[in-house]
Amino acid sequence: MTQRAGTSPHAVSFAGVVKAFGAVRAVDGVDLEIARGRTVALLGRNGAGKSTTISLLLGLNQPDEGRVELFGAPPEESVRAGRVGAMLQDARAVPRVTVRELVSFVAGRYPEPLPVADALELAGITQLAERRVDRLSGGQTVGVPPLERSREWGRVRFAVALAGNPALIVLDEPTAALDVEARHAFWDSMRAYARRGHTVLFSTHYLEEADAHADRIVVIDRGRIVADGTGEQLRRAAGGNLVSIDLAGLAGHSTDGLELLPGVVSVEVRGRRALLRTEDSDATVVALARRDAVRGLEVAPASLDDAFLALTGASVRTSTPARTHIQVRETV
Ligand SMILES: Nc1ncnc2c1ncn2[C@@H]1O[C@H](COP(=O)(O)OP(=O)(O)OP(=O)(O)O)[C@@H](O)[C@H]1O
Repeated sequence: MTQRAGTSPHAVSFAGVVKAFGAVRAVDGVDLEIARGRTVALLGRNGAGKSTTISLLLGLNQPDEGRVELFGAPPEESVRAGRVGAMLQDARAVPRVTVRELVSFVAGRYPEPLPVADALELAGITQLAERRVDRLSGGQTVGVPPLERSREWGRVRFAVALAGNPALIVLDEPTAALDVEARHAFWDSMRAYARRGHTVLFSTHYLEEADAHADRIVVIDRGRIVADGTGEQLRRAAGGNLVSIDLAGLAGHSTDGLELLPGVVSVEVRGRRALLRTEDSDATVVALARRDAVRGLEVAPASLDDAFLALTGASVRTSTPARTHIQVRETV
């Protein structure tokens, strides 16, 4: 039941949400609750359903099934009440206004905005205040309109998102068009905003960003949440260790049957090596030794990358199907 607006302990709440475009179920039964004050990454590959989730969350799209609430109220109501700021992928610059004018205009639409100077400072663009937004510098990327690829424009969009001092800030792939240096600066700004007690939800397809900047990672694949937890929890849930051996040490260079060894979750061939993701590396190694298949044996902790591949089954040859739902729900 919808609570009185603004009183819910959850900034974001999805219950059984479905959104289809024709035959594509872009969001396919999502349940998600995000407590106030958390920084959460929505992690997924291209087309996983991140942007659709975000547009449902902001009330820009309506779900076919299920319910979305922000702060216990329908998204439109929370957006109207100034509780939400967003930085979307397809934002366009307004011609002939300065950065300060744009940020002031947006701030003026909110009941308790940040002082404009604070918004500019948090986004690291105080020095750009008097520049026209359609004359900000661009990068060199071929085929991308200059403003969309500009690191300065990226920061201006961030200032616009936080101008209203919203309790929740939603960032759709905020660093997609930024170079490495601009990325670092952006995350510093984002963390400064989060430290003020605000809730931050950002989407990304960069694992490292999710791991480094979010205290919770929600992995989405084909419209479904396939994992939810800290980076460490995802690593553990996807299988603790990687055991690798030389293919040349296997009878007939064949990996047949390795997937049946104790602890093994998946088997992959990379070049001349067989990689076994395992939940019990000791048992796996003992079993390999019994088969006399330990040539070049190495044991290493699974990386978040490995966890992600295991969770989404992305372009990895696994001899057992990747598990489709690993539950690592944290207490929120
Ligand atoms: N308006 C639309 N009409 C038809 N199909 C759509 C529409 N919006 C999204 N889709 C489809 O829904 C699926 C999820 O798309 P979505 O944009 O939400 O993914 P994403 O994770 O944000 O991807 P990206 O990282 O590329 O932005 C994709 O298969 C996409 O083609």
